[in-house]
Amino acid sequence: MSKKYIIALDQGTTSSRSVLFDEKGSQIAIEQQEFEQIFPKSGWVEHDPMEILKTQLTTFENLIENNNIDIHSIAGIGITNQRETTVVWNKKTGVPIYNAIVWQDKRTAYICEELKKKSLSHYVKQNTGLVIDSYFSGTKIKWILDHVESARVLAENEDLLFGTIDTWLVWNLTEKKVHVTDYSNASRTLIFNIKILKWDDNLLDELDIPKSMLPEVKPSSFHFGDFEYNGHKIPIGGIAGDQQAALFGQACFKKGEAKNTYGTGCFLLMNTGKKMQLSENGLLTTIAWGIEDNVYYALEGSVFIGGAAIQWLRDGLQIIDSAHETEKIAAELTDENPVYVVPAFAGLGAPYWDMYAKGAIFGLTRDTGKNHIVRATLDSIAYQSKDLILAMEQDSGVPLKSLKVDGGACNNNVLMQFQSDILNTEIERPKNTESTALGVAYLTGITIGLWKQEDIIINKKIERKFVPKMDKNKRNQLYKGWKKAIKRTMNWSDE
Ligand SMILES: Nc1ncnc2c1ncn2[C@@H]1O[C@H](COP(=O)(O)OP(=O)(O)O)[C@@H](O)[C@H]1O
Ligand SMILES: O=P(O)(O)OC[C@H](O)CO
Repeated sequence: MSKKYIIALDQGTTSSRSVLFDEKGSQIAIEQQEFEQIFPKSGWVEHDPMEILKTQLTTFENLIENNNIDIHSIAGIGITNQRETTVVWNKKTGVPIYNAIVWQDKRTAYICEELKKKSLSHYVKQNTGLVIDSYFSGTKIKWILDHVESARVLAENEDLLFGTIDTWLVWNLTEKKVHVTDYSNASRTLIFNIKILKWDDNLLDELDIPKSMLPEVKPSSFHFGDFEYNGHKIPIGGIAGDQQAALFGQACFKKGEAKNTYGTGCFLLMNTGKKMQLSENGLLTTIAWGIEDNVYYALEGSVFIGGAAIQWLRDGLQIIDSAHETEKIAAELTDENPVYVVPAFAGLGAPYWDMYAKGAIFGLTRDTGKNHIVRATLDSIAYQSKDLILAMEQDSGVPLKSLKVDGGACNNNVLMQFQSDILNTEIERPKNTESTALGVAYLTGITIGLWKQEDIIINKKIERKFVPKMDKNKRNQLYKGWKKAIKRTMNWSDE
């Protein structure tokens, strides 16, 4: 029998990747391309949807060519993506009417204030599981319709389509122009009712978004359409938002199991089973995935700036040449670094939800050097993750026994040791830290009958465990300093 492969298209915030998996679920090869981050104004973040499509297709083609893959041996492709990022395009021309507005973008804070003034916070939480914040797609769609010339007229004529990045990719990859998304992505839009699994008419009215723009919502493991490539039809068998895909790839199938992904941001998700549980501690309720007729929910804590703070050290401050260097620099300093960096460059996400916080550095003295700033920036990733885990423990009522990690920055051993120390919890790092791609590959494999959900548990291998070594007093004292620093960054901007 000829070999069968699954390819995961992983469209992230800073790069597009294509990842090749064999029939045992082992990762064979990966191709990656970064693309431009566009910052037109302070607090605005955009991507060019055409560049996203181009880099995604190029990595797919490179993967096939560089590994001499016979196109017939590709059994299916899955799509996983940066979530919330919003594209609106003209369905007649296929051209976006504006750049993609990225999840980190803060321009719609004023629309959120209007929604809050109308006392919609309770309704939003009960029906979408979210908080009113510029993070989510709904207010971004409204902004595009309100600000792009002729957008409202085009929308009234039913000429416009909205999509998160998964939707944009599928529409472009399928000859039939399939306009679709999955439950996990829809649950990040602020306009999807996660109780009844339908677009929410009340919120669409409030935001003045016509229903004709919206994609059909399907389970995450589903035959969405076919990618027509060089005359061959490859089934698109899975779609999931990248954080939910990582939860699946980490085999967090049981209620109470959680993972934290250390990418551009940090995203802690805990499976809460088929029951929708609302947070009392600033976390979000989201759809983890849909398989056949079942929908599973998760609690989520999202930190906007995680690994992105390391990129800031490299590209903004220019005090390091590469992210990897931070491990060596941090190892040479004690973890009693008195400096705190709060990277609130895009406000603060969970559990604070402050669109007006700004980044700050605290504790500088005459002997502070650039290495202290590097170490403090790395530490901030662990402190922010601790904030999320404490909120999650309060909501679930049980302490987290061990934390599963993945994403680019989890390869930093000093960061993982500090995370274990500051949490006082064991950390499990899998052999394959590309859990996002793996998760959607499995969702795809399930659709086409290549795998079962149990195979994921069997195939999972732990590469390393980190156990806490820090004493209690030091841990408490360090974390107290962090909370003080957070307090001082909150509500900084009054725009
Ligand atoms: N060794 C490292 N130490 C600290 N941060 C790292 C390291 N390697 C990568 N990163 C950070 O992790 C992020 C990349 O992780 P990745 O999972 O690829 O992100 P994304 O999917 O969000 O684009 C970057 O922001 C980078 O700065
Ligand atoms: O692209 P990532 O991996 O940083 O993920 C972004 C998240 O999906 C935003 O919610």
